[in-house]
Amino acid sequence: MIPPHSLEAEMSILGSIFLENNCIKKVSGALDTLDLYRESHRKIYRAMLDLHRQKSPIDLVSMAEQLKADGALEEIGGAAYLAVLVDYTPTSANVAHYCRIVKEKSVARQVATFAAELADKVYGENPSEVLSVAKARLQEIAGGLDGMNGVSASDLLSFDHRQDQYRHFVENIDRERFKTSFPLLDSYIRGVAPGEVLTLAAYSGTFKTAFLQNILLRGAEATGLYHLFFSLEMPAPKVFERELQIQGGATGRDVEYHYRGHRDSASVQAGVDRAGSHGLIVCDKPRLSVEKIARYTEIALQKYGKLGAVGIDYLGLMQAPGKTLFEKVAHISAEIKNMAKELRVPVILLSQINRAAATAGGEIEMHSAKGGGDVEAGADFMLGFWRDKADTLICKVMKNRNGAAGMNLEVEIERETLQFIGMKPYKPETQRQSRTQRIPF
Ligand SMILES: Nc1ncnc2c1ncn2[C@@H]1O[C@H](COP(=O)(O)OP(=O)(O)OP(=O)(O)O)[C@@H](O)[C@H]1O
Repeated sequence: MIPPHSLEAEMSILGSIFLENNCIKKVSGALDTLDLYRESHRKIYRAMLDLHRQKSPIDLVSMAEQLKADGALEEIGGAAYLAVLVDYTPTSANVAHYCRIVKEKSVARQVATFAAELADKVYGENPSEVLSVAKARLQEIAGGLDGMNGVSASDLLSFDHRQDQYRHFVENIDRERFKTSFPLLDSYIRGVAPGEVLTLAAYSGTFKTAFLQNILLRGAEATGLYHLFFSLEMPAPKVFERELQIQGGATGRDVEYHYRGHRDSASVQAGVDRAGSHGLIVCDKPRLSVEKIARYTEIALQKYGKLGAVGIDYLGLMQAPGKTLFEKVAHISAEIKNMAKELRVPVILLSQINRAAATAGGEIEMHSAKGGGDVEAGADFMLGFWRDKADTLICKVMKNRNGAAGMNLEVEIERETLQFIGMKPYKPETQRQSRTQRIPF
């Protein structure tokens, strides 16, 4: 059976935006991209949103250019189809009405999909849990329809409603939240939920890229979910080499020699077997904007289903509008947070530290992140990597949405293989020495 949809209403909305660019504010307040049924319409709408964000006019010429740059012009039917949309729509006056039709169809599709999922659940799970999940999810779907008017009775949450939501939230914690797989660190931050951002700020050369790779690989292995890694800095072959090192306990040279056929290595083979059996997806395109990262993430969600987390290496290499570093960082931080919320994915973002902090050295602080307070404002969790005088690598919990902050953890790492072994409470060198001296023998 064909899922409910109205292509006519979708065409009229897109046509209305062409006729009256300002309509996009009304449309974007009422509809998400995924509310549109036809994939080509979603692509056109996304391109319109991109132009709107860039404050460019939304007309046939700029849209054709934007879609061409996205590699989507042919897929949507070329410039000719854009002209069809304009001809199809006599006036933009009824755009709110068309939005309501499209939203209603989208809600109907969501209910149908959820009903099918629910039918599967009732065979395996506890009925009261199934009902509680069903209630919360249906309320959420209904909220989308009510939200068309901007306000909705379901936004006023009673105690029972809040309790249902919390129960649903807690029941799904393990399935939904991204864990770093370091028990001590996870016990402090209790996982990064979909919609949340964990930012790691670190001195250069403190293994921050390696840390991100380690936790994404561990996450993919532990959950069976695909994890997405945007490597703006390192090309994919280098990411691959390190992946085999981390998974097999090999050195970079072992991996290279193995693939050049000079020398077979059991640890490299172990890395191949381990890494090949679970899903890390890598995108190594340079200079990506948040909008492009969001679009790749949507494609990944469609292709691979739910994602365990999205990792980005690193903020300073992303493209953003703005004249100053601060404007760019403010834009990226805010938009990354929006992306995490809209696409319901946990995001792990790497960031460098500013020059003053880098020169001063020593224990890292929240304001050490490059680009100032906006990095911290966009993050639900913030970690920092620094080294003490004895060259111990330390992970500091600088901001924690789920509890206390300020703790320092000693990171145990196998430097040759880039494997993160574990984290334990950090004892500064002075304390370690004084303790040793007290031991009588
Ligand atoms: N394949 C490799 N095997 C082992 N060590 C490596 C390998 N590649 C790089 N290194 C070393 O590991 C250290 C950490 O590298 P990594 O890229 O994880 O750190 P980073 O904090 O992201 O660095 P940067 O800020 O320079 O990008 C570097 O000092 C580097 O010398």
